[in-house]
Amino acid sequence: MAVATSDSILARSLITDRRSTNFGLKNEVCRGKVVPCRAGGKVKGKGKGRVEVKAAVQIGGLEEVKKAKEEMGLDVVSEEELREKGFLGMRKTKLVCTIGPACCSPQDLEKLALGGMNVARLNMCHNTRDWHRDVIKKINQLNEEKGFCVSVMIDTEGSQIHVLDHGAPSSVKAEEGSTWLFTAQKLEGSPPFTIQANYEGFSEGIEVGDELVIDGGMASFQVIEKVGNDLRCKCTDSGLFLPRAKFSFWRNGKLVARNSELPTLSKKDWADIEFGVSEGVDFIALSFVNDADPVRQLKNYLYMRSTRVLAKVESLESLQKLKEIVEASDGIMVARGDLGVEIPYEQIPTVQEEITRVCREMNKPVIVASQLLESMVEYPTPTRAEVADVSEAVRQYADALMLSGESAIGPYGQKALSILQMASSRMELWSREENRQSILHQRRLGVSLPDRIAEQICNCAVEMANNLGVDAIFVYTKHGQMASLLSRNRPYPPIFAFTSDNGTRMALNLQWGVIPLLVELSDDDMEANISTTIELIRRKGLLKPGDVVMVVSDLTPTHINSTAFQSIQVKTVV
Ligand SMILES: Nc1ncnc2c1ncn2[C@@H]1O[C@H](COP(=O)(O)OP(=O)(O)O)[C@@H](O)[C@H]1O
Ligand SMILES: C=C(OP(=O)(O)O)C(=O)O
Ligand SMILES: [K+]
Ligand SMILES: [Mg+2]
Repeated sequence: MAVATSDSILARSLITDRRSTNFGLKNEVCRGKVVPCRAGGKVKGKGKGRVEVKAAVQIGGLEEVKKAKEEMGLDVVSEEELREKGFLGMRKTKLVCTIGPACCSPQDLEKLALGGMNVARLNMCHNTRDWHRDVIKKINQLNEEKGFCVSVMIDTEGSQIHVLDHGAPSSVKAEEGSTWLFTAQKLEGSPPFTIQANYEGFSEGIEVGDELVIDGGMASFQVIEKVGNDLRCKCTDSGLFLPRAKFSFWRNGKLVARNSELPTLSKKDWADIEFGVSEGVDFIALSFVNDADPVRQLKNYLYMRSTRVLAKVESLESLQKLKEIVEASDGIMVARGDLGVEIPYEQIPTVQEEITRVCREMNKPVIVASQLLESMVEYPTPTRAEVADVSEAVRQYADALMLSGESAIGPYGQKALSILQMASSRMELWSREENRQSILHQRRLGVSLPDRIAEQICNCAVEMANNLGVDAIFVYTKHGQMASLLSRNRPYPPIFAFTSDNGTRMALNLQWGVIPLLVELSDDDMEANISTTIELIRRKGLLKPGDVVMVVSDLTPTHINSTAFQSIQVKTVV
């Protein structure tokens, strides 16, 4: 163990602490001996006792960082937030906005970006590919020309049994006691009391007496007769058929498991995926994933690309196979809209809490989606219950929150975004004051020694960063793994993740507390990387003398003579 210190007490205390990990480890393991290394200044110590750790920020004699790269480094929104609120005031919870007709102009997109949108979501259920292409182009322009860092996600249509949208009146009312025919046969016009389903096999396995529920409770029917594949049903609870209304069937109070015969990835979905890949999108969210197979299939298809695959949990089957799905994917969306159709909606709160916990433990980002501020599709203020729902997702440490119709079609999208922003900052502050981070349980993830070292370094670094009250954590990452392992511990200070891979940068946009920066990094000179990046932030006037930065690095050797370098260093800016 090598320790950078001017205080031998620290070094000795590390020797006596058998649990201490690779602290400043430079591939030299020295048991029971203190081997002095570099010299240095002082770091103010807050938290548990004062420690003096080497401050080795060398500002002079650095290579000039290219102007263009410097500007690319930190996005304009994070920079502004940092100037205004300081390191600790930076928002940790990420925000996803669904883009639709109400917010697709360059001006509206820019306002959303300024308002803190980290990821723009395009729902391939709606609109044309040309429309989506145009939105992607505008977002790329904002990133390139105005210094934003907004990632793009496409969300597949997936396969689901729903009412066919034949352009007739947007909603039809069903009165209690009325009788309706549900059919998959092609209809001429819109015959009264007849509803067309999109899928021939919609009534397979359904029996007389079963209950047919529309949109998770909007209206209910009882099956009174089966005529071939058609179902004659009596309305038992009146309500509306909205466009593309969804079906679920119930027997003796239990959901009749279905949908599984439909492919998760339809022909249209593959075409949309191909479109997304050719447009260079950062995330593909897969609708109606029932097991890990389609996720693996898509990941194989994307082999060697940086596009990340998110699985949407929105069916009963996906809950039964949650762990294998989380394991196979790069992240999860708790798609509460359809989930509330497929399971009784009173189960959503506990299921959401469970999914967010599993994802954090398995180190996968998780988005909580749908109806967060639903009333704002129409009204300029949220209900207090909606604000409480948003805050609850933040308290559960979800990585990201998502707007759907609130931004896509609502007139108050920017305001809805600012409410997510304020509510999450508020709850993050409360969680910090209540020290809630300390009760997070961290399951062991890594199997191989290098993986376990990385994991332990990140766990310990966060504990230390919190105890010392450092201002920021700096991490250097190729594929985002170290940044993600730090984020998993939900630290108090923000994590500045430096990467030279743009795909990694855009993917890290979804992770709790991570500010991804694109910079050129050396493969084998970590000290140069550290001083270059500290200088980059300092030169922007964002780091002041006396600020304390924790630097976490994990450099894998690129050639035979270079050594692996894993370390936690605490540096005071001089
Ligand atoms: N690209 C788009 N073009 C037109 N309308 C859209 C688009 N994206 C979303 N919308 C509208 O916003 C609503 C909410 O979006 P979302 O939750 O993604 O879809 P859905 O309601 O189909 O699950 C949709 O019902 C649709 O009316
Ligand atoms: C996000 C969801 O999916 P979509 O909007 O595509 O139906 C959902 O069902 O909550
Ligand atoms: K979708
Ligand atoms: Mg859905």
